[in-house]
This record gives sequence, C-alpha cells and structure tokens, in this order.
Amino acid sequence: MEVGFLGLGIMGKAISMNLLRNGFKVTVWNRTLSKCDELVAHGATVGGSPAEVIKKCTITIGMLADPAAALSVVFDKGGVLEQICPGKGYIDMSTVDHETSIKISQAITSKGGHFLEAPVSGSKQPAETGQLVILSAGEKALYDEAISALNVIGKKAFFLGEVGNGAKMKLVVNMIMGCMMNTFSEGLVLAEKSGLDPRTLLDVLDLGGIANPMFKGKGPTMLQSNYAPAFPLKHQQKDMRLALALGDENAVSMPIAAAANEAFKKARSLGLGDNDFSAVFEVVKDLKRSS
Ligand SMILES: NC(=O)C1=CN([C@@H]2O[C@H](COP(=O)(O)OP(=O)(O)OC[C@H]3O[C@@H](n4cnc5c(N)ncnc54)[C@H](OP(=O)(O)O)[C@@H]3O)[C@@H](O)[C@H]2O)C=CC1
Ligand SMILES: O=CCCC(=O)O
Repeated sequence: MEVGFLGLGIMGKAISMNLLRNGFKVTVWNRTLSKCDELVAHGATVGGSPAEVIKKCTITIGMLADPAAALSVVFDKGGVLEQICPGKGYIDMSTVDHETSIKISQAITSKGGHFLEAPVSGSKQPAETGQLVILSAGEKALYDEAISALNVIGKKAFFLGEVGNGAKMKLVVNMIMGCMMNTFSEGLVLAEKSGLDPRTLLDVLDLGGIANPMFKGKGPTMLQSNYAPAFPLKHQQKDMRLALALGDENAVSMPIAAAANEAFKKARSLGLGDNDFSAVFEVVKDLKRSS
C-alpha cells in the first residue's frame, strides 16, 4: 500500500520510518523540506506540497505540531483540500482539540473525501517500534481500509465513534500524564530535601502499586538533568491547555491540571519548551529552592 505522510517531526519521522521498514511505499512532505532527506535515504519519495502527496496517495497521514499546524496543512495554499476527493482518505494523528478535528473533517467530507482522526498515546520509542496506542474516530470505512497500516504503527487501535472522541480521549490521557509528571517531580524533590536518596525512591516506586513506565523511564534521566526531547514540553503544555478548555466546556473543575499547566507554562517561559516534558522538574526544583 502507498501511504502519504505529512509532518516529519519526532513522531512523524519515527512512524514513517517504521512504515518503510514494514514494506509500505511512503511519500513524505514536511514544511522544512530538508527533513525529508533521511526518509528518502530509506526509500521514501517526496511530495512538493500536502496537495501533491494527496494527489499521489489513496491514504495520507498527518502528524503536525498543534491545531494551527493541522489546520494550515489542510486549508492553506497547496494544502490537503486542493486534492482531496472521493476515494481518498486523510488520517490526522496530531494531538488537537475536537473543534479543530471536526472542522477538518467537515471540510474534507464536503469534498467527498474520507476522514479519520487518530491521535496516539506513546512517544518516540513506541513510534519507532510500532507500539503506539491509536485513538481513532470518524469514518469506520477509512479505519477498515487503513487497518494494515494502523496495525504496523500501533500495538492497539481503538475506534471510538464520531469525530472528536479520539481528540477528547487523547487530551484526557495527556492531562493525567501531565499531572503525574508534576507530582512525580515534587516527590523526587521531597525525597531529596528530606534526606532520602531519590534513586532509592525510584526503586521503591517501581516495586509498588503505582509503578509505571513513565516513572521508570524518565526518573533516571531526570535525576541526571537530561531532557533530550521525546515529547517536547511545549506540546505537553498545549495538551494541558486544550484539556483545560475541554474541562471549561463541560464544567469540570480540574484544579490539579490547572496547577500542572502553570508549571509547564513557567517551564516554557524559562526557555525549556523544546526540551522533554520531564524538564518541568527544573521548575519544581526551583519552586522548592525559593520556598
Ligand atoms: N513526541 C511525542 O512523544 C508525541 C507527540 N504527539 C503529538 O504529535 C504531534 C507531533 O509531535 P512531535 O513529532 O513530537 O512534534 P515536533 O515538534 O517534533 O514536530 C512538529 C511537526 O509539525 C510541523 N509543523 C509545525 N508547525 C507547522 C505549520 N504551521 N505548518 C506545517 N507544519 C508545521 C513541523 O514542521 P517543521 O519541521 O517544518 O518545523 C514538524 O513536522 C503533536 O501534536 C504532539 O502533541 C503525540 C504523541 C506523542
Ligand atoms: O502525547 C504524547 C504522549 C507521550 C507518551 O504517551 O509517552
């Protein structure tokens, strides 16, 4: 199957490499075109614009930074809308809010095209190894048509019904994750300030009922102040912001998420936005130092 891919950031590059490794023909496009070179070296072809990729491929996947980027790739000159038509499908894997996803869906289906939102849980390494969790919603026929690619990209694909449900599920998951990262950071600081070895805390956590891959994977690198980005902090803050807006819309009080969002905002203001989201640890350390 020939698959188009728009957006070769951390996730897009890893997913399209994985598709190539698994025998898919992939045509890629990225705003910064030089990022296509590595994919071309592994057998991909390049489209000059999102529209060109759509013209060439029956199914095209997008993996863009945020709502503005996801909308731009569809609606701007040379965008998806110029070539989408009956028989062609667009799958947006970007993490966006449900309003953005619905807007994209309506525009695509009004031209006779097919649309699936499919944000993913899991980061760079699961993307490289096809172990993502796919949260899809929209046109079931497109989900079925794309299932061979989705099965290569993820270890499990959920179909959640109408467009918007995938976006909402993804924001709920990342809201929980962002809160956990803040609490984890506070725990590491509290252990250290009260005379405990935070590395022992990691061992204790890993053996108990709140053990999880995030604490296990990020804890050791956080203690070394190593924040090489797998999931950029600026995207985690975007997800907190969008999840809080979903909370506003549904009158759900989320004081813990609001506090976590403030910490991520502070981290961005300190220039940590391109670091891994675990760099919020630096903000938590700072707050404890000054209190
Ligand atoms: N990293 C992770 O662990 C995960 C990320 N996500 C989500 O996936 C999406 C991508 O994340 P990630 O790969 O980490 O992000 P990156 O920041 O690494 O990549 C962002 C991509 O979006 C493109 N882009 C940004 N702005 C525009 C624009 N205005 N027009 C066109 N293209 C644009 C970038 O192009 P350019 O190269 O030109 O800047 C790049 O291809 C985000 O929505 C994120 O929240 C979901 C799960 C995990
Ligand atoms: O959106 C990013 C999710 C990162 C993860 O699930 O580890």
